[in-house]
Amino acid sequence: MTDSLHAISEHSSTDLSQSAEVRSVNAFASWQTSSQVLLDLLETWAELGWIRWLDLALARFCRETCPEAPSELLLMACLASYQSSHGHVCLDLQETLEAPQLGLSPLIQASTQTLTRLPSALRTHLTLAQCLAACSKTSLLVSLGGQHTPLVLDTSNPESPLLYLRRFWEYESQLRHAIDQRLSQRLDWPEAPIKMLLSALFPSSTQSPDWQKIACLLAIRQRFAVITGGPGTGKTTTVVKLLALLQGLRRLTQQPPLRIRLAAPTGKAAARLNASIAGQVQNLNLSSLGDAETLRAQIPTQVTTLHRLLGAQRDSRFFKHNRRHPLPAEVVVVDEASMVDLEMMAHLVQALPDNAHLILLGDKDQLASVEAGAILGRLCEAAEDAHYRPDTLAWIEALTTEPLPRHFMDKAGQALHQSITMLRQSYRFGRDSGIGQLARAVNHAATPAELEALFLGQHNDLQRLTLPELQHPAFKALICDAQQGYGAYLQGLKQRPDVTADRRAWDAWAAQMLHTQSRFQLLAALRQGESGVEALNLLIEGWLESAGWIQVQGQTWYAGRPIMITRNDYRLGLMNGDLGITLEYPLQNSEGAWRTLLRVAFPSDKHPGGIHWVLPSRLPSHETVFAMTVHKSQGSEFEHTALLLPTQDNPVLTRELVYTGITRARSRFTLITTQPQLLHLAVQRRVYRNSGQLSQL
Ligand SMILES: Nc1ncnc2c1ncn2[C@@H]1O[C@H](COP(=O)(O)OP(=O)(O)OP(=O)(O)O)[C@@H](O)[C@H]1O
Repeated sequence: MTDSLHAISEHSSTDLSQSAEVRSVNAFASWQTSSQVLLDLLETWAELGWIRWLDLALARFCRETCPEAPSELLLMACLASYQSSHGHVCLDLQETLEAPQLGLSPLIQASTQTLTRLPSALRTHLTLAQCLAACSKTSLLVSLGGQHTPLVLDTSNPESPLLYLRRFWEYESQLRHAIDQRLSQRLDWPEAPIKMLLSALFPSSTQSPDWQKIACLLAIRQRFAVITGGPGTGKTTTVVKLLALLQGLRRLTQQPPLRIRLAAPTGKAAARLNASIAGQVQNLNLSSLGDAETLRAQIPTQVTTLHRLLGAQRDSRFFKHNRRHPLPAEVVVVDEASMVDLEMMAHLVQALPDNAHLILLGDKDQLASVEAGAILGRLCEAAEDAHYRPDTLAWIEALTTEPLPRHFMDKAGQALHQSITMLRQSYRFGRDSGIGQLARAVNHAATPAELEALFLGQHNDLQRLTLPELQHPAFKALICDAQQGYGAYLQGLKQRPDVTADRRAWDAWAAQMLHTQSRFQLLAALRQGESGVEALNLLIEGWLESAGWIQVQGQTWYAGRPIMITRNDYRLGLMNGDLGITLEYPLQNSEGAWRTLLRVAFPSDKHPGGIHWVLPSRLPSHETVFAMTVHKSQGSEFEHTALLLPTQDNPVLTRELVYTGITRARSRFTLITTQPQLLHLAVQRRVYRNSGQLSQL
């Protein structure tokens, strides 16, 4: 990982940065004795874009509230705020001092010139004792949580004190409390019905141990559970069986059925689960259970977004459902939980009745939400080795009669570990699948030779394009290809119905266009720069226009433009992450003459197979997605995914990013690179998120 404090000091890119350099170097010497000097220094950082103005504003607010606040505290407040914009819920003081490259995310990406003072100065001029002393001197600004201060110091692990912005401390406390409370209540289901239902739901296990069965068992033992696993490991299959098990147990113990709700963080992820869950419920073999159809009907198939589930309100960050108006549900399942940030998770647990089960599904190895709080990853840090206590193992073995290898046992396993199951067998990517092997290799930090061998092996689903430069014809050929690339869906533009055709014909055409378009997607790591999605979208528009697939003619809107919604719009029913294509649509004027105008076609969430046609001018914020960032691709899958690595190394390029990109591919993956060694650098670099209070569960 790039040393970010090093980056602060070593790099700048403009004249502004040079003058700021001089100011910051001069200022640095005396920052600890004068808070004004520190604020000036922070202002310089803000001018350079290294921190947000909001981060500076917090430091200024702290000084206004408490003029005697030591400079060390103002600096820590600013950095805690900065950290929250980089996915961290708090500032780990010890780590920041010892290894700023871990504690502080990269402050800048562009780098050409040098400064040399700040990182070493931060490390040598500041000690943990000084930081703690600064916190203890300012009770108006910092407390241990009891007072209503803007900052909260968590010293539960004295070796690693954490400084929080109050908002995040409260969210994390709420989440920790909700999980704690659910972990501490053991549910005593009678054993006979569990065994009966398990043998009906898992008539023949091909795997030993059968982790799907274990996941169901661990999830009914208390009201909190996590089921994690890579693509195609059966998370949806398992949760459907789990819900059947829960409803079956309710029936066999003469209790009314549970009210169950299914949700996902984005509209796209909800639609994907919607499509797969209905089939899974239908295929569930319940024949050995009496009145199977009633039981089947008690498993919902409708998946909604978390925002809708909680009742998002226009122009408000508060939801209709909260502690005072809890959700009318006894089980809530959240899919793609790796994408859920801390704030949303806290809102969710606040809205859960105390007796409601919370079940999280997701892939712990995927990129986390860009917002603060990598919840799923943090909860699942120890999932690989299970850490089941002897009583948990004994319980699993008594009910499944399957011995579990002893290395999964840990006498000191935490309560949290007893509620987590990691599914380990991919049913989508067999042992020989190149995509599956590459994803596993990246996850296990394979050596350059091992990665190389995978690309050189005879895997039909794996391909690598090594380019001397981005504008290379081989890249253009892949993008414009009529079978493999965007040509495949763009050729459908010429097959539109006649203007006088009815709405069903237009909907069917648009549905076909959307289906074909989802077969290929180019992903990129970055937003800016020559290999960022903004530049790539322009490059690709030019290529597709010169190949005759589209007619941009300098316009923003043209037939064939694929877009992604980037902000929820409840009025229009469009959600962040929804994908649409700009298409011609017929219009008849008052004289009866027909013409076409451009509309954006989205799959309708109200009528399966239907199309929601929206005027471009009415759309909420959106972007072109010939090239899409890996972050934005989460929750989606494409038949053929091509991942373009940056032309230069960048701290954003991590193992999690590459793994997420690869696992978006259903049947084909192409790695595009100008610097093959960047793949090796990426797999060695982890996204760092400090653990906060959740590590104490
Ligand atoms: N135990 C099993 N035996 C055989 N096939 C299975 C088993 N479990 C799941 N499958 C099949 O594997 C495929 C993927 O399963 P499923 O959709 O449940 O996985 P997932 O982990 O939810 O996938 P995703 O990565 O899309 O989230 C499905 O076709 C499913 O029927």
